[in-house]
Amino acid sequence: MCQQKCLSSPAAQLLELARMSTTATLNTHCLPPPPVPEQEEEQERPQIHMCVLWYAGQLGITYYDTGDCSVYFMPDMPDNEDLKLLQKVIDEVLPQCIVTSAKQDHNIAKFLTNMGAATGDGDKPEIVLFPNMDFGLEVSKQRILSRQFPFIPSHMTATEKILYLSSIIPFESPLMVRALGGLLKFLDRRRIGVELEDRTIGVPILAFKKFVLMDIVNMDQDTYCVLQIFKSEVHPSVYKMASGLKEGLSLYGILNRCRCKWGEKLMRLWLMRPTRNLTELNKRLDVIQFFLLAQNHETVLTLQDCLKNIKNVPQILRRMTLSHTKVSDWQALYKTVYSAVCLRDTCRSLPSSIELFRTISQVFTDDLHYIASLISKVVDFEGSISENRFTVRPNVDSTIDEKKRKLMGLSDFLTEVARKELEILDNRIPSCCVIYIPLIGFLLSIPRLPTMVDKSDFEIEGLDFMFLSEDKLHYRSARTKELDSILGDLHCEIRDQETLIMHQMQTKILEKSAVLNNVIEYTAHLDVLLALAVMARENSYSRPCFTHRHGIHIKDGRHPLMELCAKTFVPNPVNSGEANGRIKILTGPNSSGKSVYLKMVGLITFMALIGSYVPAAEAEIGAVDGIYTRIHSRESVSVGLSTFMIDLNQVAKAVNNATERSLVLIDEFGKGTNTVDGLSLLAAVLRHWLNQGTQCPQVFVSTNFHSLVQLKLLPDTHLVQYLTMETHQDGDELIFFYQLKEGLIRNGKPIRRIDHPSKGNQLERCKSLVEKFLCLDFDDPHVDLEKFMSQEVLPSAASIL
Ligand SMILES: Nc1ncnc2c1ncn2[C@@H]1O[C@H](COP(=O)(O)OP(=O)(O)OP(=O)(O)O)[C@@H](O)[C@H]1O
Repeated sequence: MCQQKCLSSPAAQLLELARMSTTATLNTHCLPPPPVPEQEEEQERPQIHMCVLWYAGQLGITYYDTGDCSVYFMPDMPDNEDLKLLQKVIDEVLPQCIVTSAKQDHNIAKFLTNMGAATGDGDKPEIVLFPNMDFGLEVSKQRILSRQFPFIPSHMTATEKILYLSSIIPFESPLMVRALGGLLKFLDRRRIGVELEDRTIGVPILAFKKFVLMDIVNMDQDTYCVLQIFKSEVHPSVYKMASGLKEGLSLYGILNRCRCKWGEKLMRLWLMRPTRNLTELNKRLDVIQFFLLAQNHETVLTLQDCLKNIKNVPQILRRMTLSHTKVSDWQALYKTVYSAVCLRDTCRSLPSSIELFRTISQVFTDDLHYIASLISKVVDFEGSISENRFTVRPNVDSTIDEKKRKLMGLSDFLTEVARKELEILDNRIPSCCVIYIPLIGFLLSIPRLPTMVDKSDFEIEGLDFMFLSEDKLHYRSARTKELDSILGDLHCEIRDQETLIMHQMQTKILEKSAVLNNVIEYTAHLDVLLALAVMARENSYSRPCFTHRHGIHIKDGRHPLMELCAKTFVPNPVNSGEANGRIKILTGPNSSGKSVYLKMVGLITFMALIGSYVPAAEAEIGAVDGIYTRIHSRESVSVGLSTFMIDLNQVAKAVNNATERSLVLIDEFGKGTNTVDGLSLLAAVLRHWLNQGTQCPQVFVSTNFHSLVQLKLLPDTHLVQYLTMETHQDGDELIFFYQLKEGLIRNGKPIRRIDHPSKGNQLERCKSLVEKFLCLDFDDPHVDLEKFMSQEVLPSAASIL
């Protein structure tokens, strides 16, 4: 006869766990290494909810990002009736929803309606109107001040809280404060992100972050598209439902060597916000230059190694505010904090003359040690993983330790109880055991005998039958009832107490979330700059320099994407400025490299304006306030407008907005219409800019309209320079050199200068043209006016004018 004892799996695990736990001693300067790697989960697509107010030429904007549970605000900024600034913010953040006051100026009301209508239904932001009183200044202030924010320590008094909040929110920006009030109202009404939670749980706001769109370089979505700065393609995997997009061959795709998610996000933001702020650009370039020095290679590797452990902290903090923290979150947070301390220590050994290193050394405070030591002292990672719930280490709470000890001792005790039970059981029963099931309690477990067929056979005198499972019969006996009353539901009690400790830890960590926000912000900076440095090293990019004079000068420039695809890429110079002509007219046969050249000029300029090194031997970039393009892209067909219509829209944008500081790239303008219209429009646009004299933008035009030159449709001025792509005719074959040359070549032969016609000839030609015109019979349906214009008037125009 054998006696058996066995424990339910949770109890056994708990025993195992108690055995494995060792007392942790944490030295604040020597943190234990992070636990085993956890799996990073796919992130939901963040949503943006924006609130906007515009009044008397001032704009106030705030928005809530569900990705990091932060409220972003822009202090009141001037924005004209055309609301260009608002458009820029909307283009950048792509809000799902725009909230505004029902009593708004008709200008913004019209703008919002049009904007909604202009985008496809799927992308159309929802416009939500709230009564104007929801945006009252005092009401909004009260709404902000009376709200509980997890990052504000609970011990702060009301006055301290006001002081604290006014140090992060500019209350002197009335429109922004009113918009913030409206946004909070909206978030609470819609219960964004907490739709399924208890009503007592508010929408989590983990930080307030300021954004300013000053010194921005103007670029529209078409320019981003044709320069291939971003290129999302639908991801083939159906499992990637959250974003569903992957990056195709694009500038972002090749520059993005980031190691952490927030680095990638910041890289996108920098690409969305090229800037004219030279101090900022030079700061970024200084860091890249430092990382490019050969002696700093090891440092680069160390920093990148740490960066890959910086996890999605905002998401973890969000779960903490909702008390949904998972075991993997504790691991990820610990790993992040541990690596942030390593990053700080590395930055402290780097030159403090570089602002980023100095900032990281300072703002990665000892709160990180506090968080790390709190987690490593309290969380029992191994136990937590095996139980898939938060468990605490020994010596954290004496009552939990006591209960766990009791559970541990249970093992021998239960064996003894099982032995005693067996003694009084029917002789046919060979073995029994006492098990513990949380919430149910202790049970006697007996193997089912072959004779026990029906439920009535299960009855045993003195025992209450409970259930049958896996051929084992479970009973309550007098002894198991006694065990229940003596030991109670130990396991559940331990669980409850451990959950309470987890809540306390969450509150403590949320109160220190300022340091974690700094970690995310500055590690993202570091990550992007390291990525740019790696790219610069691998592709021999050089540091651009900025000047205040107008113009762009590039030596041996390359197209950053094309050079990765082409076997050999022919570098070309760019020299545009006061002395070298502001309007460059680039001719050359098809496929001679004109478009690539134009895009190269745009991309190198753009890269410099985000603070990256550039693919060129040297680059000097003057003040640039906007990049405008008219370059055909494959996407043009999907817009539903004719090519010519798109041409017109885009050129109109450039004509209306370009200043002497703008770069304008025009590829084959007018190709989509007949020669006369195309040529006339192109000439008119260029003449418009030339008439502006020194206010003329830097324009690069590629064209096949050689008549532009032959017919002398442009005035003879030093502002215009003709360029061509060099080719060579070898028998029937045309050889492309892709080399830029000054001058103008047509069919490989220089165009001869057309001599000025004498006054007499001119008169004759005019006369003959007028006669031909008068001979036209307009009643005749066969008269083709267009043909007459293109065949008679236009060819004669050069000689007549
Ligand atoms: N600098 C260069 N070095 C090497 N290859 C080049 C260079 N520039 C262009 N190419 C090659 O030539 C091809 C055609 O270039 P591109 O499209 O710029 O010509 P294009 O003159 O604009 O032609 P089209 O007038 O037909 O639009 C490119 O796809 C590329 O493969």
